[in-house]
Amino acid sequence: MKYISTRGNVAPIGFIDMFLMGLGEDGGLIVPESIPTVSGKQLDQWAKLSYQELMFEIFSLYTNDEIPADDLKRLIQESYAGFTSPDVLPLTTLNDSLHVLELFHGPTFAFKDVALSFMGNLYAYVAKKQNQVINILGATSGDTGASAISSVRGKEGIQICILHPNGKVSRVQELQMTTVQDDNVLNLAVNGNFDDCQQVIKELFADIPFKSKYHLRAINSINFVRILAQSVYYFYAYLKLSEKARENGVNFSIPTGNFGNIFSGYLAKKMGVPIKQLVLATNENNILERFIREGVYKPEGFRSTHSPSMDIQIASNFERYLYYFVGEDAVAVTARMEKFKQEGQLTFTEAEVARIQQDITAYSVGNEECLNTIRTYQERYGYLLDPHSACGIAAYEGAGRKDDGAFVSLATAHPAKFDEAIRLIGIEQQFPERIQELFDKPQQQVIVDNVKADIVARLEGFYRVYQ
Ligand SMILES: N[C@@H](CCOP(=O)(O)O)C(=O)O
Repeated sequence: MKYISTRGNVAPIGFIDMFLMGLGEDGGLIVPESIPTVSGKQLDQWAKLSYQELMFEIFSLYTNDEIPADDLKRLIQESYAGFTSPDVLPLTTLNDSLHVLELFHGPTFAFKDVALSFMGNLYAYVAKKQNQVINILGATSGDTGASAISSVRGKEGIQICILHPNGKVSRVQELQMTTVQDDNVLNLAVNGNFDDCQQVIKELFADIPFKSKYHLRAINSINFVRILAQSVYYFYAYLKLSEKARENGVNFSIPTGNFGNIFSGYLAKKMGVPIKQLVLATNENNILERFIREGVYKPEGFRSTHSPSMDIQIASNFERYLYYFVGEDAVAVTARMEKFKQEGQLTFTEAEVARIQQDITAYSVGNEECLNTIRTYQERYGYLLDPHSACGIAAYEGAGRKDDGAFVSLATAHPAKFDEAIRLIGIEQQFPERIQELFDKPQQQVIVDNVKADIVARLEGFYRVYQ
């Protein structure tokens, strides 16, 4: 298995090189040269596997034996040892057709832990094996940053800098990042929004002399390993459902901001998981919904919502989807992405929109609808949703429910991370101890303006460099 770029100008590389490259050096996103498929028979055989065993099988299709099997198994075991549920990701059934896959039982109470707990260990493994210094650079709207920091804090040979939008993440998200005192962690709180943070890091990853000098590594979903690790839970959820539940097909409702969570589902489907519908749930920052419903991919005014992790306009993995949409034609992707850069928007024909809608259904959730969904599900099922997971459920209610198949709605975070929203509907929740204790810890962060040169100066003062 080799990996190439959606823009066609990266010579095929192996698994570890792909992991280390993160963003393609030609500015594209890395994808496998061809996606391996899994037969129905193979899937059936995987039904009895634990989450960790399943992940091992799926990763083995991609790693080219570059990581010896015993090492890969150990890395996976260690990555989920800190999850509080014995199932790693429990599947809760709410009614005959609706199941909630809880992805938030990891160290920072968000779905990002599923991939990043593993990626942190993988970076430490590569750092040791190849005697490399790893300088991680990431942008976050709240959850990725906390999870990435947690996965590498204090680890030998690794430095991590995370940019987050100052004042635009929840209080708990901010504390999870900024109360970490390890020397290998730098938090930059940027006076701007998430798109500003992501823009800066993408420019730095595309600046090859800078990237090489500092050996910059990615933890965001631009890194294909993130996508692959997230695709595992689609297999897992599908296999956990009973045959009866699966008889009319299985659909997923997926809160997504950077298009990574849903693209992982798209990958799982391409690999052979029999998924009927992928329903994309977004908030008032609805560029992805407009793309899918109207065929217009165009950022519009940024809005702060109750689900800040999805307050995103430009979605990284849009380009990966585009690549498959245009038939894996890197020239066509490059032309469209160039057009987007020049004109600030892309438009798709009616026939193309019809094709997109065969892949993905979209639904955007307003602030009021989000709160109403939390309230209704608390009253109806005694189940407290966080605002992002509520968007997923609202999309199931609004766009998916008509389907006669089963629905798996992804619960992407614990409600305690977003108490600001939960309080608005008059619910007082008890925080898990690991969250409660954050409020007594001192914070450490550097506030910077959204000026690339200032951010670069901070990075240069922080990262270790190769001699
Ligand atoms: N929602 C994310 C934004 C970054 O997305 P990623 O999937 O590319 O890491 C966050 O919480 O930071």
